[in-house]
Amino acid sequence: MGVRVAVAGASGYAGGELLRLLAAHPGLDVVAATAHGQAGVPLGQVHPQLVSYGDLILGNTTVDELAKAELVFLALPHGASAGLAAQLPSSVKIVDLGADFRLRDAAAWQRYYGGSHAGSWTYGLPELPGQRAEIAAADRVANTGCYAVAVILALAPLIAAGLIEPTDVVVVASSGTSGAGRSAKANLLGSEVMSDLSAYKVGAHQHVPEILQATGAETLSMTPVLAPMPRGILAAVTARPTTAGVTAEDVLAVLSRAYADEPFVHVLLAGRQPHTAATFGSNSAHLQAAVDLSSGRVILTSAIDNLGKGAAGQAVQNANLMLGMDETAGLSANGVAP
Ligand SMILES: NC(=O)C1=CN([C@@H]2O[C@H](COP(=O)(O)OP(=O)(O)OC[C@H]3O[C@@H](n4cnc5c(N)ncnc54)[C@H](OP(=O)(O)O)[C@@H]3O)[C@@H](O)[C@H]2O)C=CC1
Ligand SMILES: CC(=O)N[C@@H](CCC(=O)OP(=O)(O)O)C(=O)O
Repeated sequence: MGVRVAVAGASGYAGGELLRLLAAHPGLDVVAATAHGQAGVPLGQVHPQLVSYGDLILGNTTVDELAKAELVFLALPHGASAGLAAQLPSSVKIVDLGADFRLRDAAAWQRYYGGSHAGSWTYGLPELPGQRAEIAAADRVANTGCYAVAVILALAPLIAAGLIEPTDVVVVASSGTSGAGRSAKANLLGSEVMSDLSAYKVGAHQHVPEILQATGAETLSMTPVLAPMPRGILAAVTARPTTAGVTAEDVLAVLSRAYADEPFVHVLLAGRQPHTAATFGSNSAHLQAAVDLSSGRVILTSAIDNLGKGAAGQAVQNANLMLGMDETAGLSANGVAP
């Protein structure tokens, strides 16, 4: 018997991907999978791809059900985690995939999410300097936002190295439709989106304060784009270098040094661009850098699977650290293609 874990929000996209990863995890056993409106429904009806769970019925998201576990993954809508987390015994470790505990700045929380700020937990991005040890020592971890992880991995080492101006960062990033969650309105997931690209939450995306907090950037302009694909995020991050003459090789040297020992962050060879499709089903991030011939701006490109490194994969990586297990257990750096 491995460590007992529970997934709340198991009927959703992030919860389903968690169950898929946990089914193959050598040290974790799923003892509860819960839902809200779909409690009582067979898992196989909601996630027909998850055959290894047999005729498991989705439970109710209650404290009693979740407290059967030693570690609980909360994959719930924003605002639903805080109340539940407050009632779970302190002996139960928690990884929250939602945003309730990501931000330290209460005013920023209110500005971008509305409602009252529940507090902040250890931020769940092990690749940030010093963060791996903090996660390993924590009982409560706030998983990253999906766009946020793609942008932070590209940006943080360059700001730390003083290579780019923290006041002039611009992000244009595309996401697959699963990023919006399964309960998003039907036309978001239907034929309308399949022949379309459109920007949304323009100038007001909730991951901006999270990126500022994690990277030390002071301001950031972000334009998210909904892309006609089920999974994946491709972020293009541009920034002004602090000195003239910064080359792509300088930028790549900083990124390569930062991620030399990281199993899930891959700085691509020169000339290769990140592809979202290459990250599907993996816990990997693919990074590339260039310097714009015209403006001299640094251009970083970053691809992840929003349900992998952007959500469920990241959550399993954090849980592995919190439980003292091999950080890579149950996770693959390789994607599924085509
Ligand atoms: N999708 C993604 O790529 C990413 C998602 N996240 C975060 O993960 C969380 C889950 O996202 P996602 O899986 O996409 O969302 P979905 O809409 O696909 O799933 C939401 C889940 O929460 C349950 N639920 C809905 N309302 C309540 C409630 N009031 N109380 C308890 N459970 C409830 C639903 O149950 P039922 O179906 O039974 O109603 C369902 O299981 C969100 O916080 C999201 O921001 C983070 C990074 C990436
Ligand atoms: C396509 C799409 O709508 N994506 C969502 C990403 C949500 C997410 O995964 O991040 P959170 O955990 O912060 O909600 C959005 O842009 O709000």
